[in-house]
Amino acid sequence: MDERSLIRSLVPVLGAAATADDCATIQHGGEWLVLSTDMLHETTDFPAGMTDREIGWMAAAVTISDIAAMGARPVALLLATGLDRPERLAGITAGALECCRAYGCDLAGGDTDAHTELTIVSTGLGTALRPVRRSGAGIGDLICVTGYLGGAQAALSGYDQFWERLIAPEPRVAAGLALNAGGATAMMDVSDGLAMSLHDMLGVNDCGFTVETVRLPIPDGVPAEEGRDFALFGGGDFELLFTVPPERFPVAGVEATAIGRVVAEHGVWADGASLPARGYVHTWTK
Ligand SMILES: Nc1ncnc2c1ncn2[C@@H]1O[C@H](COP(=O)(O)OP(=O)(O)OP(=O)(O)O)[C@@H](O)[C@H]1O
Ligand SMILES: Cc1ncc(C[n+]2csc(CCOP(=O)(O)O)c2C)c(N)n1
Ligand SMILES: [Mg+2]
Ligand SMILES: [Mg+2]
Ligand SMILES: [Mg+2]
Repeated sequence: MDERSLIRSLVPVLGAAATADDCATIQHGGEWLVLSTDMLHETTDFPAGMTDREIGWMAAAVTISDIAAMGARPVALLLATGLDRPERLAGITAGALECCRAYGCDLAGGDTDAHTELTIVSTGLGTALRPVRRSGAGIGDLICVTGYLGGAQAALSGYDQFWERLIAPEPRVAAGLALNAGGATAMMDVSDGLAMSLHDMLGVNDCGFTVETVRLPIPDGVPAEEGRDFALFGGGDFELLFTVPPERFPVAGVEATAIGRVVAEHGVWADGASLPARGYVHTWTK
């Protein structure tokens, strides 16, 4: 059993909207509230060697990234922390606060208890006049990504020069806001890798996605073939994946690369071959 199939089993219970986007969306007055929650565990999410401050930054950043992915402005964050040792709270909170401040977000509360494995749940609230959803891709749109992909996986694979990229994700808040204003038709972050994210987008669109791997922005100094593998299937890059009509690209102020096209046929292809839904996914052996 894996995370994706388990989440799909919720659709008949909760409705498709509950699992369709990086954030839940609630209309409130003349705007939308967007809400996201993320759970991180020491063994699966915090590579050995991270300081408590870095752990706090990462916990805040992954949630702020989901808010950025809706083209929304982060407003407030709650941090619930299950601590294996009480003295870790100060460092974790300092790191989370540093990240929140960097993105204009209030660290407004949380919860604290004791737990065998350090576990952090960060919950964030943002606002947008109109959120950008994962659905909404139009046939003929360009498929684009901000920044570059595969850096976090490169670090996990021993390219130490990408360590910061792995442990200190920088959510693309300004880019998300600019892409919302600039006409992005669909958007999400690529936390679980590009291939998995394209399949997530496929699940909520009638069209399909075709990318050319030579166009992928890969980590500098990594051999091209390995870099493309990291970019397609590695997780932990908090860049934005979006679609946009070609006449609206590039979007002013956003560093992004066009990597493919939205097509009529339903599926995901790389260089003409079907791209597997492989990436950073939690699994259960029983
Ligand atoms: N237990 C759950 N109950 C209700 N909705 C859920 C549950 N788990 C996940 N979802 C929803 O399913 C969708 C996919 O979740 P997922 O965790 O993959 O999104 P994400 O936060 O963008 O990714 P990541 O966990 O890599 O940050 C989201 O809309 C999320 O709100
Ligand atoms: C051992 C290790 N592998 C990968 C990463 C990068 N990483 C951080 S959060 C995340 C995805 C979202 O998490 P989730 O789907 O659990 O919300 C990923 C892939 C890491 N920090 N440590
Ligand atoms: Mg996300
Ligand atoms: Mg998330
Ligand atoms: Mg998740």
